[in-house]
Amino acid sequence: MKDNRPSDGLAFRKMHGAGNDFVVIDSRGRSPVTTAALAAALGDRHRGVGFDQLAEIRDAEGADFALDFWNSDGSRAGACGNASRCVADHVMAGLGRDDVSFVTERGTLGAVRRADGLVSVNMGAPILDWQAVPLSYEVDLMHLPIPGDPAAVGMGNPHCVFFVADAEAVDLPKDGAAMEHHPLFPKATNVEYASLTGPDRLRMRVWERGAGITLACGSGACATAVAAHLRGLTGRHVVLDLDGGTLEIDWREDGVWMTGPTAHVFDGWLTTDFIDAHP
Ligand SMILES: N[C@@H](CCC[C@H](N)C(=O)O)C(=O)O
Repeated sequence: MKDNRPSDGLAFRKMHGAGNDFVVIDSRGRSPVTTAALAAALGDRHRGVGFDQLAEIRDAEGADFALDFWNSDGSRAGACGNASRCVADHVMAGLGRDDVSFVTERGTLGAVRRADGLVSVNMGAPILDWQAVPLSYEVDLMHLPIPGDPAAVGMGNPHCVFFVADAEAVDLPKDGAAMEHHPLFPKATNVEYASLTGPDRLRMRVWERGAGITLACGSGACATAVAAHLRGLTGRHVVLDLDGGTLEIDWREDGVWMTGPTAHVFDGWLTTDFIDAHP
């Protein structure tokens, strides 16, 4: 096939993990390019490429790479589990290895490719301190003073987890959007609705901060599993069925491991004009 790429511009990779979709920009070896304006313009599903999150790979000292995350509205995200798994898959393939370490706002994390081809990421220890989630004031994190009795868990980003009888019945556009900017969460929050469907199995739907409804949220699945265990609903190893697929969470001594599928959808090329128009 003829290569129609212009001589200038920027390559990107479109990936998804359980339907949580990403644009990945690899800036190793050069200066990072992503601005809030570029992320918001690229994240527009009509006038840009469209994604739930943008992940930019940077060089790192003492790790294989560093990762920065943006939501589709141009805001920054401190963590993104599914993008971490997708990027780890891409970097592991390039290095010819089955493990990588990478630096995020949370510090250094690790990922491995399992024998079954699924990619696992260690998302680190859950944050169970109200100031670090962050919340606006001290409360019992497992029982927030909010109708519906949700729990709060930080995974490098804030999560508000509701345990409901039937996650399918939740009015996600209305309830999720209303909760995202609840005053208890000074930096807004991701919102999960989960129902127990079997022993150590949950059905979960998510409204993401800065992105709205997504088909899956890895850090949200971790937060939900942690809250489910701390509220006595499950063990530490939980399977979650999300709109876009299944994720497996294992809360171990060394952190919360999240395992699932990754997919490379296509490669694209951003024009210099598009990049320059969004400084
Ligand atoms: N989809 C992600 C989480 C994305 C970050 C979030 N919207 C935020 O603002 O914190 C995941 O897989 O973890």
